[in-house]
Amino acid sequence: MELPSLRDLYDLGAAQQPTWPDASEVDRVVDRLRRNPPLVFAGECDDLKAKLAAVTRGEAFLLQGGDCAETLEGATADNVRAKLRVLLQMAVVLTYAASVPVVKVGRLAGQYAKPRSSDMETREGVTLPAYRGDAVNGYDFTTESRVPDPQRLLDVYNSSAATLNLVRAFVTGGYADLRQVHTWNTDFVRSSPVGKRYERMAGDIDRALTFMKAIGADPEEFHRVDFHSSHEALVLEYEHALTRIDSRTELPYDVSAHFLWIGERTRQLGGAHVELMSRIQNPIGVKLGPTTTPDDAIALAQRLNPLNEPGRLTFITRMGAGRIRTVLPELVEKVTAAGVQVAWVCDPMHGNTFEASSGYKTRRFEDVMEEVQGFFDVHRELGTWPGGLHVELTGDNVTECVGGGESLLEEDLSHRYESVCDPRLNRVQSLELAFLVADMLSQVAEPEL
Ligand SMILES: O=C[C@H](O)[C@H](O)COP(=O)(O)O
Ligand SMILES: C=C(OP(=O)(O)O)C(=O)O
Ligand SMILES: [Mn+2]
Repeated sequence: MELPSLRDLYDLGAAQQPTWPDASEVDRVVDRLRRNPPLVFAGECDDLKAKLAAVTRGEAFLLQGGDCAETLEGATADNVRAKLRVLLQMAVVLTYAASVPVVKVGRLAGQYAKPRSSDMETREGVTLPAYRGDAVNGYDFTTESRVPDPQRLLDVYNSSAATLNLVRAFVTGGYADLRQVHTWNTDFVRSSPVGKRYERMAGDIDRALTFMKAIGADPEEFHRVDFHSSHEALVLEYEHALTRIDSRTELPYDVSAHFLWIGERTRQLGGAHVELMSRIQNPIGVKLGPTTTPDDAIALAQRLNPLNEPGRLTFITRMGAGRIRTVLPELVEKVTAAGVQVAWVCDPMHGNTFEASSGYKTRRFEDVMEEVQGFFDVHRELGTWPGGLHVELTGDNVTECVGGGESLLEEDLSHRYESVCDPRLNRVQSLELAFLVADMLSQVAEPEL
């Protein structure tokens, strides 16, 4: 199958692209990227698609999470381990409490490019191009740093390769062994109420594992987990250069990650991002904000998944706590009535951002939970499956979102605000979210008789 050229894609209209200052340097970088080895294998993308087909059928739940924006500086072993650890903890909570298989996908090893609401940023009377992620320009607020630099795409490739290599080692090399379930709970979490709840659950799991082992059952699944990478497919040069023809099927796969999604700002039906994603075989997602009409969603599904293959397409809704109950029902109802096979996933972050009086971008934990509750309620009323959760989180003890069990206040935001883009749930808030969602999920998975 012929892929459209980059030029063809740009001719369709490409939103949110960097204005690279030197086209010939971009060409050189793209040429180098095209010769770099794939970061993931096509067969792994197929495996994830099969798992997402189970999500679509209501037999599994997707947990997708990580930073809003990864940074090159932040691609350290400690950081990657911390993110993986919190995702593993959340996954085990969801699996154990709701007895539903959890498909684990990180927003990592490639989540380096950001769409922005505004092209420019003004601080104290100085206006510069907005930061668009480490794939494009630097976060420092200086003229030099904000100039888009295509060499960064090579840095992103290398950093993604190193991150993925470490994640693969962790998940297959013993770190993700269920016997480690206690050690994922580090000290600062253990002392919190949610950490204590986790400890009790980990104790139950330990006893169950000891029993299983005693009766001679010790399956491979206890010792390793499947973990997949994902990011927003935003910078066309990068995604196009990493789209390759799979030797088994002779079909194109975007081998920069297992799962790619199209953002709320780049999902124009005739636009470049939808066109490129329509050509690849990976499982893909589309973010749907509150202005999405049922016709938009149905048209996107027809365009992106013309064969209506379960697992190929995930709709990630991000409506906001105040709108989910009014906007989501009609969307889900009409898309379902049209016979569209899709996994419905809730992003309770992007519709709930606001600016604190101190100027920090933040989110209320309570709004996040309210959106998730609305998502579950709407799906329960319609008899459809609430297929998963897409969250911005970190494994560290940051202070970026307010509320939660530790009652973080707006005054606390400055203590440890490290995100270069959107505010993330910290370790404790993430675990709290997992327990609350596990309660919701267990009610859907085991309806009262
Ligand atoms: O992560 C999502 C977007 O890139 C982000 O919310 C945009 O933020 P902005 O509104 O500050 O540009
Ligand atoms: C840009 C993002 O979200 P959205 O496209 O939903 O605004 C994101 O997930 O970081
Ligand atoms: Mn974000």
